[in-house]
Amino acid sequence: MKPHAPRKRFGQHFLTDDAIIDGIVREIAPRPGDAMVEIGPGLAALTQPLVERLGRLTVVELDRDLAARLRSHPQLTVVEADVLTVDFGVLADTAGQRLRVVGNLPYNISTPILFHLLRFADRIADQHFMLQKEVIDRMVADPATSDYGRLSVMLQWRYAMENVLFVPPESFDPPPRVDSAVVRMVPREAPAALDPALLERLVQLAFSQRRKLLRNTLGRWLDERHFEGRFDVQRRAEEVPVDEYVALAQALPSVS
Ligand SMILES: C[S@@+](CC[C@H](N)C(=O)[O-])C[C@H]1O[C@@H](n2cnc3c(N)ncnc32)[C@H](O)[C@@H]1O
Repeated sequence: MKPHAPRKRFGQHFLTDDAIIDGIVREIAPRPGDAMVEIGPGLAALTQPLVERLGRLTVVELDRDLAARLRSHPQLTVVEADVLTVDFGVLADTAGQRLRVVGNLPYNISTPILFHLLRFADRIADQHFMLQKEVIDRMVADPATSDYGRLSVMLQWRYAMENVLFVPPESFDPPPRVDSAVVRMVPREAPAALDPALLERLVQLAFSQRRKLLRNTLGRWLDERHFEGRFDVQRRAEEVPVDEYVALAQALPSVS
């Protein structure tokens, strides 16, 4: 088979380090019968050891040439599509169980992929993703740190997350310009009576000018919603813990 020339526009950095591949597979801990979906299988560096353990695996690949190669593998179900258009609810219905989602994600669209999957969190058992380490630092950040922001709040309310593996650039071909890491994300039970769209709007506004006090970024918006509860707006967005944002969104009338 002709060697595949990596395509930059698809964020293609292929894993070549066997020790790292083993480490990622160990963290995922695939078991036969798991309903697993891999995003961006590429040249099958993770796909091969995963499917050996699982027996069956669904993969979502946008690159037509790579999808064609993968189709020759009888144990794979290949979905040739942009993952941002994939309905993971339908995949879960087909599997008849909650999904385990994994992937060495294309870094140029990693945040949109995380937000896309957020909608299907109740159909997902867990997620393991390779991402830029800097993005994972922001995902798992604590309040009152410079990494704490919109991404931290919007993911922490819905997932328990941990950084499980550091991955240096030389583990890939071609090497990316940044350090990478693997994050484990396990959906939490959704808090009652929470409109995610409202939480998203609130958090976006709060962090729109992170150096300003919330009085300036949120004050009028809260008044317009006739909010009369307790919420200290004499703070900066980065000082407010996730559960306070959730409680505030729960106390407001829904936007939909
Ligand atoms: C960083 S590479 C990882 C490849 C392989 N899993 C590995 O670890 O060596 C990202 C993969 O995602 C694929 N990809 C890029 N954009 C995509 C999208 N929107 N939907 C699905 N797959 C995509 C790329 O073609 C590539 O195979």
